Amino acid sequence: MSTFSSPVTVTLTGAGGQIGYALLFRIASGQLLGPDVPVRLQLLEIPAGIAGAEGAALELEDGAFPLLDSVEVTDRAARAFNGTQMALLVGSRPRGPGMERADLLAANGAIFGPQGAAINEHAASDIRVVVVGNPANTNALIAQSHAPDVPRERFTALTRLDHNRALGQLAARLTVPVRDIDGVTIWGNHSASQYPDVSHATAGGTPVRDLVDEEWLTREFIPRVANRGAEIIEVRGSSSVGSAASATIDHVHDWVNGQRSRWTSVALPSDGSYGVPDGLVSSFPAESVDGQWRIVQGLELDEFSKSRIAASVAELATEREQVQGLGLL
Ligand SMILES: NC(=O)c1ccc[n+]([C@@H]2O[C@H](COP(=O)([O-])OP(=O)(O)OC[C@H]3O[C@@H](n4cnc5c(N)ncnc54)[C@H](O)[C@@H]3O)[C@@H](O)[C@H]2O)c1
Ligand SMILES: O=C(O)C[C@H](O)C(=O)O
Repeated sequence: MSTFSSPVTVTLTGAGGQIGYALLFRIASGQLLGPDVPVRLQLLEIPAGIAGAEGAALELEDGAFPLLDSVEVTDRAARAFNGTQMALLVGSRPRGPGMERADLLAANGAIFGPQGAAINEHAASDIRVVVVGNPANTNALIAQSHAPDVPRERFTALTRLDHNRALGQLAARLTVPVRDIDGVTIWGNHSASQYPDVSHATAGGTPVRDLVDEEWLTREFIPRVANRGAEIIEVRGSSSVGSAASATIDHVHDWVNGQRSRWTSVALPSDGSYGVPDGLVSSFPAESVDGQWRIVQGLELDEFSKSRIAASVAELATEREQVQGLGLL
């Protein structure tokens, strides 16, 4: 059930870009928050992207969406985040072929401090934030660290795309529908170091580990999911758009309305769970309870899982040091 009284103010940054365009029409049609929740859209772009956002706003008008109360396009963060309750931070540069997401740290990191500060100053008290722009985990950390008055767990980063990719790979391998699969977790960073974990996953109620061999899991499944972003860039020539927008919709929809599965994967500031250092924005198994993400506790981890999680968390700690060195925290 939605936790909002309507209409809800939603801010989208990078609204003139690719993911922005894929998101806007799904937000306007009620897929983000629910089929009965009217939305006010506030679109933030840099001057170079304003025309794209304005064009999309014209098309939104032409869509005559019953749930869309208003659309405002601006290049001023104070205006875009004014009174916002849901902020989708997409605006930033995507990587190209041969780049790792961490290569974007300096270029994109600088965007998220000022946006975090603007959220702190102007957003509504129930603000929730999802960072999509890469490197998403550390950008979320930067934004969160500039918003001292906002409870830190309201800042999340998107690993739902990785989660969905894992579901897709398992469904294909087991020739079952995606809806039959449950209990998958993405741990750590939205990067090649992430750990897609099926230790607790089931397909139609049967443990996935009884249905696939270890060799396939370690040599094909894990690397395929972890490197899927690069695979998409190689095949289509630019980074994922439709699947990224879809995962963003899933993330916010489930945050507000509750997830359909036992849990899903969300990157959020660690409270020390599973040995992840406090404050690092790391992906965990999470369930939405009364509109708040809670890390699922008590899952048993074998030595392989522990070492894979530790490796990805070590990368997050290095990224934190790097952005500290750049003066972004
Ligand atoms: N977390 C994920 O799963 C995931 C998946 C796919 C893409 N991404 C990331 O999402 C980001 C956007 O991808 P895209 O394909 O839409 O790129 P894009 O280049 O098509 O669009 C980005 C838009 O952001 C705008 N922008 C840049 N700086 C801004 C700022 N300070 N404020 C507001 N807007 C700003 C640009 O003008 C542009 O219109 C990239 O960083 C990409 O790597 C993340
Ligand atoms: O891989 C990228 O650079 C884009 C995105 O993070 C993805 O996972 O597709």
